[in-house]
Amino acid sequence: MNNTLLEVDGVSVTFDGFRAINNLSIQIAEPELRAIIGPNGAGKTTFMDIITGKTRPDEGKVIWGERNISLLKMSESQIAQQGIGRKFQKPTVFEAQTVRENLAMALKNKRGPFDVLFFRSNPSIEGEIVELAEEIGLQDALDTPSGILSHGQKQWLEIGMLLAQDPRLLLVDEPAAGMTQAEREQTTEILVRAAQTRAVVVVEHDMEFVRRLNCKVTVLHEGSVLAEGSLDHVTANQTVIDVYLGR
Ligand SMILES: Nc1ncnc2c1ncn2[C@@H]1O[C@H](COP(=O)(O)OP(=O)(O)OP(=O)(O)O)[C@@H](O)[C@H]1O
Repeated sequence: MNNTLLEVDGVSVTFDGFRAINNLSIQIAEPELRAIIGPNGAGKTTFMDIITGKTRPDEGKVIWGERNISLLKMSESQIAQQGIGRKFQKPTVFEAQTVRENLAMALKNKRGPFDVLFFRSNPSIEGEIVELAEEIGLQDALDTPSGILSHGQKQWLEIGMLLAQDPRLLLVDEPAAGMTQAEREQTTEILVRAAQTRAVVVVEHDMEFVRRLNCKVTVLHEGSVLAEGSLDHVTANQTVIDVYLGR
């Protein structure tokens, strides 16, 4: 692939003698939507922790961008500044602030030296807020205090706050958890749209949700890639059925 954005190559991580990630190699393109599935303990969270610099591998390479730079020597904040955003399962919006205020804050925190140097009170920020709110389906809730949003709406707001930073790679951990069916469907739309212009990697257990994402799927098992391809392709794999689906 010549549009590879992230290349994880032969990475291993051992925790107290236990190999949580075992010679793992995964490439993510730009743009791309990718789902990562696999049984509990397969290494999905650790994989994301390696990309964001929270966990350091014992072996292997993590290469980023067109200049093929290594993320392994960077701090977590330097990695974030490269344009890697992460959405954790639990939303962390500012509950006392409205949707507009949360989005405005996220836009003002936008990464990059130019934004910091030349930031001034910006009349176009309102336009950007409305655009973001439309992207996450909250255009009618701009003046709602975030604390009274539904669980799903809070998740979308947090996705919007991450999109405000314009990441090249967005890592999303179990977005469907705790959502109603209607919220799941809207979340699918938000992620599919976001992935038209960037890389979005979604870790998710809910197979219906993964099916609706309609993207390439990587199955992890014991810290390695067990299968990769369309959902139909990987779910037809007998080992995938044995270790994950059949249980
Ligand atoms: N800091 C740590 N210290 C020791 N063991 C760890 C640590 N982090 C993860 N592990 C172990 O590494 C393995 C992989 O864990 P990880 O959380 O990445 O799996 P996962 O695929 O995200 O699982 P789940 O679906 O349950 O979230 C597990 O066996 C876990 O117990």
